[in-house]
Amino acid sequence: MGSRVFIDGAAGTTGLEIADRLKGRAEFELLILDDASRKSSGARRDALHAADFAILCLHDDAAREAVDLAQGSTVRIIDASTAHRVAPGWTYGFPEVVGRDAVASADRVSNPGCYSTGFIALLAPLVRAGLLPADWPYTCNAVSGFSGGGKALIERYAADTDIAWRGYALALGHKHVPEMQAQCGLALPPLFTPAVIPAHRGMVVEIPLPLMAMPAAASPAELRAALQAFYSGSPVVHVREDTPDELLLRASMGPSDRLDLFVLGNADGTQARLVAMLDNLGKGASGAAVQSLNLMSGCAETAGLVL
Ligand SMILES: NC(=O)C1=CN([C@@H]2O[C@H](COP(=O)(O)OP(=O)(O)OC[C@H]3O[C@@H](n4cnc5c(N)ncnc54)[C@H](OP(=O)(O)O)[C@@H]3O)[C@@H](O)[C@H]2O)C=CC1
Ligand SMILES: CC(=O)N[C@@H](CCC(=O)OP(=O)(O)O)C(=O)O
Repeated sequence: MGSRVFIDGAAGTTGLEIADRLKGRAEFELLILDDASRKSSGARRDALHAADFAILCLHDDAAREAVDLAQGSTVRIIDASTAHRVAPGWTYGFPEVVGRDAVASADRVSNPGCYSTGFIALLAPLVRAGLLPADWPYTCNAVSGFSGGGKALIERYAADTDIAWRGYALALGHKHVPEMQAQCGLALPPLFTPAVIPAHRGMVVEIPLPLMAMPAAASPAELRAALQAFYSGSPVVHVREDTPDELLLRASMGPSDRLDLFVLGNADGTQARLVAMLDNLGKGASGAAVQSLNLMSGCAETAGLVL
């Protein structure tokens, strides 16, 4: 029999996509509560204590409750919520950035936020290598498909098909900022401006770089080469060599666990745009959780992923 995996919140947007990626895999036996018991603390406690792994696909309060309910068990937890992203004792579930061994051996893994995945993938290796300053006030502009807001935002977009663009987090306090700052080792919190577009899934995360004004900044070509070396051989993260005239996000895109990174520079190398494209429900959520589960359970890292 395979490892028992409890998906807490299996009826939600992230939970359903994780179940899709795990179904048919002989290495795992899925524990999923039925509709009548899926919110019962007693049933969830029993499942957490019976499982080898639990993936929490819940809002923050319910995720914290699940961690409390798991006390005294041996279950190893992957939390997709924001609740433990910068919490002591939790490993940040971004194996390419924190190291595969760190994730593989962890008992408490916090799945990265979707926007944070793009931001950290672009910036953390470059700041770490000293090619971009840690004490710069970075900005980050991003758009997400509406599934990023879970069932509530999906229902809102179904009811109102006239929304062409929805800016939010207008008070600049988005919940992903602390993990972005922590994982990139930044002295200052980035100024983050997310928005939602009328597409079910898909995400673009961009960091504009005024290189001419930045102390000790490398050229766009050096930045691209450094990212290519850092992610060399990764089946998930692809640093693109091409510098296209346009980048398109298709409203019809299907599930994908890939992450594509671009370094776009002007002719004299004094300005650059770092751009990440991903599926908020893929490498931004469910694909990342399955990748960490694979590592923690000793399976091939990309088994079940859509690449
Ligand atoms: N959607 C995305 O792109 C991403 C989501 N995440 C994170 O993943 C987590 C889940 O998000 P998402 O799937 O979008 O949200 P959804 O709202 O789609 O799903 C949440 C699920 O949790 C259920 N639920 C609520 N309260 C409880 C409870 N006390 N016990 C058990 N189940 C409960 C809900 O049931 P009901 O609807 O019946 O109340 C729902 O099925 C969140 O923390 C989110 O921030 C992370 C990255 C990306
Ligand atoms: C479009 C949209 O609303 N997106 C969500 C983030 C989705 C995500 O990454 O969720 P967690 O960080 O909670 O895991 C938001 O901005 O709050």
